[in-house]
Amino acid sequence: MTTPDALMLPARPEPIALPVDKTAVIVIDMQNAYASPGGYLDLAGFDISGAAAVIDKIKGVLDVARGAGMPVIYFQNGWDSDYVEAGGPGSPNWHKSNALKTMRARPELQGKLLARGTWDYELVDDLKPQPGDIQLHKTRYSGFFNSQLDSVLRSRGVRHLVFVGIATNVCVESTLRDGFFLEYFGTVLEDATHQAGPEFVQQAALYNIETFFGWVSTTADFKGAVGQREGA
Ligand SMILES: C/C(=C/NC(N)=O)C(=O)O
Repeated sequence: MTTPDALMLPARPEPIALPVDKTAVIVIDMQNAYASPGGYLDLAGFDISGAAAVIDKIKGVLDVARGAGMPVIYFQNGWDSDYVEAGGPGSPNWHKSNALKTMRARPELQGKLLARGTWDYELVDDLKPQPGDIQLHKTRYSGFFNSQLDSVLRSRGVRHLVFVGIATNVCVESTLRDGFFLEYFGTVLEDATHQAGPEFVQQAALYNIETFFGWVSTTADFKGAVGQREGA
């Protein structure tokens, strides 16, 4: 699909046309919890050594997107300080959330992981939102669940979503999949994402996305395509 104001983004499985005025960048959960040593994923035993490189890549993407007038939408994942929003034993989230499990196993961490108002919940220092950026909160892996995301996008005429953030195989993939069901075109910039788990889950998530739900590109291709558009 091409439109007159669209840029062509090299991607897998094929290039995708991104109409600049209908595209937003979605920054998934770049919080200390997911990207900083001493944050939830690190404490839960996941390897976050690739997160620092991802922070740098995202910075470059956001500068270019803001310059092109694309909305930048930041998500933060977590719950109230009493964890009511996380759900109790009647919720699958109580059983599957590794943050909740880690706090049950180490009671000294109770109240410290993914709770609003804590360091763990805060966005990393190098990716603070700029004036004009949009900040949304979510309580489950998908950014479309129980959030304002769909109406924020619809009111701006956005139909194309470019994803960066952590974790590729959890919140990035969940949000992109839900967007697919709502007729959004989703593209992941692979080197601006990082997985929760071994390297093969990064590859599996990207395979799933490019084969079934969307497109996979890179930060260099995104910056190149946006930079080359007419009038840039
Ligand atoms: C594992 C995990 C991932 N979150 C995310 N932002 O992808 C979690 O929240 O427990």
